[in-house]
Amino acid sequence: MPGGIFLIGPMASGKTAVGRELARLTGAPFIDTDAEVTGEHGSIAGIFARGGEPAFRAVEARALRRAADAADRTGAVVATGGGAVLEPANRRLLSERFTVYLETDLETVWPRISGSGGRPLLAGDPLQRWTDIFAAREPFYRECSTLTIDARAATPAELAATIDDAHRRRAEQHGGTP
Ligand SMILES: Nc1ncnc2c1ncn2[C@@H]1O[C@H](COP(=O)(O)OP(=O)(O)OP(=O)(O)O)[C@@H](O)[C@H]1O
Ligand SMILES: O=C(O)C1=C[C@@H](O)[C@@H](O)[C@H](O)C1
Ligand SMILES: [Mg+2]
Repeated sequence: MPGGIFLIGPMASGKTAVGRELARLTGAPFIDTDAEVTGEHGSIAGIFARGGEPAFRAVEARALRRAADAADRTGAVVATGGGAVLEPANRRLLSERFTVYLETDLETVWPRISGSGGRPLLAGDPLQRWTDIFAAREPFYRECSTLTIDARAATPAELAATIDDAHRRRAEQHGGTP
């Protein structure tokens, strides 16, 4: 299996927060594809305003491809965007790698999204939007993941430790490579 650890899951499930902790714990580099995209193209809201969701998905797919190439070399931890699983090429890439689905629910994310600045897809009615988007994507999160963890009742540091343990166990079972 190629290198790195990839985090997937719905908006505000904790991909960025857990990924940062996991990189700190393991000493691996951390790549957040949303941050890569905004570093290159400006705010997510601005990309959506200029070119709609397709424009964002195109630059996101390129950022994920680059992150995967870097992770092959460095073992980086990669936090994806919540909608990365929408693109078939991204799903193939994630399915071939050590990909962790951060499973959560509306009750857990609600306090994190109710203000919801910066996430154009939640504009209007964040509760209903999150629920509808999650229902549509959940099968993709399952399809792409090597491991699913319950991300609801633990801190990002605790979740990072759980993922690190599982990743190490898998490497042991596969003779040194996950
Ligand atoms: N396990 C957790 N416990 C408490 N707070 C958390 C936890 N995970 C994340 N948070 C907080 O919830 C908010 C959203 O988390 P984060 O940005 O990591 O989500 P995300 O999955 O990366 O979302 P997006 O798909 O929009 O990038 C942040 O303020 C973060 O600190
Ligand atoms: O779930 C989504 O579609 C998104 C999640 C965020 O991480 C960003 O990638 C963007 O706001 C879109
Ligand atoms: Mg994030």
